[in-house]
Amino acid sequence: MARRPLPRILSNGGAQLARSRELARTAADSATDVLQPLITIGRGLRRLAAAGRRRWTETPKDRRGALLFLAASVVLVVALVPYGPLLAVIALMAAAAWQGRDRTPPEPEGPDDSQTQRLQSLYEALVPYFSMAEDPDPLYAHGGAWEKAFPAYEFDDGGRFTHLVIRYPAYFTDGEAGARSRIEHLLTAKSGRGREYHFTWDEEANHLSVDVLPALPTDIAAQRFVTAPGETVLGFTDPTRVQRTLPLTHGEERRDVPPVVWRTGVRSTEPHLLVLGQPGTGTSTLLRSIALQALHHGDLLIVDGGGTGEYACLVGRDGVLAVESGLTGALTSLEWAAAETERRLISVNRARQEGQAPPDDTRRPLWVFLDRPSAFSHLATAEGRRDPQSLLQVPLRHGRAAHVTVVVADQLDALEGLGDGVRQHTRARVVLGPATADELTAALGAPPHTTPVDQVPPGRGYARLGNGPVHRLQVPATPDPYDDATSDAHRQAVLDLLPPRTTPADGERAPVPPEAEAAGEAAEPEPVSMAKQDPPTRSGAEQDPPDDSGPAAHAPEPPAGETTRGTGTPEFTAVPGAPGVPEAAGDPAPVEPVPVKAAAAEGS
Ligand SMILES: Nc1ncnc2c1ncn2[C@@H]1O[C@H](COP(=O)(O)OP(=O)(O)OP(=O)(O)O)[C@@H](O)[C@H]1O
Repeated sequence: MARRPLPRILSNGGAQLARSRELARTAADSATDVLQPLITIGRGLRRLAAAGRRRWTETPKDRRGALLFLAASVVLVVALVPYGPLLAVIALMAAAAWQGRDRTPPEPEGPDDSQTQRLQSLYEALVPYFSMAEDPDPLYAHGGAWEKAFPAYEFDDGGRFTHLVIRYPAYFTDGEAGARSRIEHLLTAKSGRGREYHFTWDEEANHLSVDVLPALPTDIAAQRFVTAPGETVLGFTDPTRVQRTLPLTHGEERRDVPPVVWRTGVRSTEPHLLVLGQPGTGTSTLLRSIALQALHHGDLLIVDGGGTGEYACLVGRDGVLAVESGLTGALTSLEWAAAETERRLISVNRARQEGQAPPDDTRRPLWVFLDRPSAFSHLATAEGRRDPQSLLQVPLRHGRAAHVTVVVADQLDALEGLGDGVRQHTRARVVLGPATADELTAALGAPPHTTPVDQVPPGRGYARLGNGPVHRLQVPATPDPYDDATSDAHRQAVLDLLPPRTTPADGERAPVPPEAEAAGEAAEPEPVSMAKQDPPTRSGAEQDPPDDSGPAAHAPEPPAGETTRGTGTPEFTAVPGAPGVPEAAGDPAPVEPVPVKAAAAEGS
């Protein structure tokens, strides 16, 4: 990931501060070197003075007079002897220098007994992998010396190594993934599970470096990240793989942390995201974090198959078009999203043909969040209705050109069950929670360069953007503010990021799907597209107490459906007969295919 400059106010201030700090540190180091003898003598004088004071206090009071007399006599003799004062000063300085010398015992060279034992056993374990019967001078042999094989090592206080360089023979097949992973697996098992190791294979030098990775910070709360429009922070990672850092606030403290930034929009090569993870690993939290960032520049539509009301805090907020948790609402909303994508494409294409800039109503990003689509698929099959995933085809295929971004989250084992469209077009991938190397490879398309661990905190996982490297990832804590278990600080952090609630405008109503429009069912005579119609009823906002702001003027409005209020129970049902809302729970008619012109616009 290329280094991107921070806003000048932050980057200049930070760089200047760092330069001054570096300068001060260098000056202090040089001064310490030059003044070292003086420092030693000063320390010695202090120690001599302390010894003198101790001697004085230990002397019984009746003998202090004699001691004083003895000291005065010595001073007198020194004063009278030729060169006496000079010799006395030299003797005092010599005594002070001797007393002031650094007495910390030198670090023991080499490993201690237990460390030697560890290295020897690791060496023995590697013998079968790194030796060959025909090798006349084997580097690895049973009972051999580990010193030549491990040129560098570091241990932690617990006696486990934190850094190890391993030499291996040139004939070891380090180019084969299988051979590498066998060694990595062995080293992980022998060096202590529960830690995450990073392996660097230097094929030219026949060296393998093993480093223990420190845990990623789990205390970063949701906040306004310093990013450009179109950039979304998925989480935070190791400094080794990312050159950019983000300035973050952590209570009073400010620190710079390397982020995993996902770019969306027209120029993005991975315009849609798929998040996978076992239950409870933080997939909904990541979606909430992305949604809060997306709301700064766009509108969003949330379809929650989990039905646990985890997006209730977003209901009725400015820019949130709908939060749907029922199948009917999901189908209607996604149908609207598909039609809106088409409308934007047609509009953009028409403007291009006329040599105009794309119209404003096609430029505001639209985000479609679909949490647990597999739950809806199951329900739809049981009810004989259309799978909501099929409605994502148009936004996924053509969303990039239309500023429509799709984010899908599901459980790790549901990957195979996801539709082809979702799997093909979500080139940004995140896997959260424990996962085997094979599962990670299947989900991300490449294995991570570290060893996955069994126990990870919520929000920990891996991310891969397109064909880029696999990053370790820690999602910022963005909990549901309505959850009782949420801490006050985290709740407040999320509440601070939420836009104000909006009040639905008078006369709002559900939009008209294209097929209904074609059949002349629409109340409006000429609804070109949903965004061009009168705004429909804003789901959820209906029930929210009118708060502090007016209706969103910019946003196209999706249809009303079944909308959660945090309980997972559908509370509102679209008014039967309202345009765009099926009369019964029947399967909505399919979305019309994208016109050829519109499809062409995507490629341009
Ligand atoms: N990045 C994070 N930092 C701190 N806590 C987190 C993080 N992500 C998730 N959690 C906590 O873990 C718990 C589960 O999170 P979440 O509901 O997002 O998981 P999930 O994968 O969506 O699970 P489910 O599918 O069962 O809803 C919550 O209590 C949440 O606060």
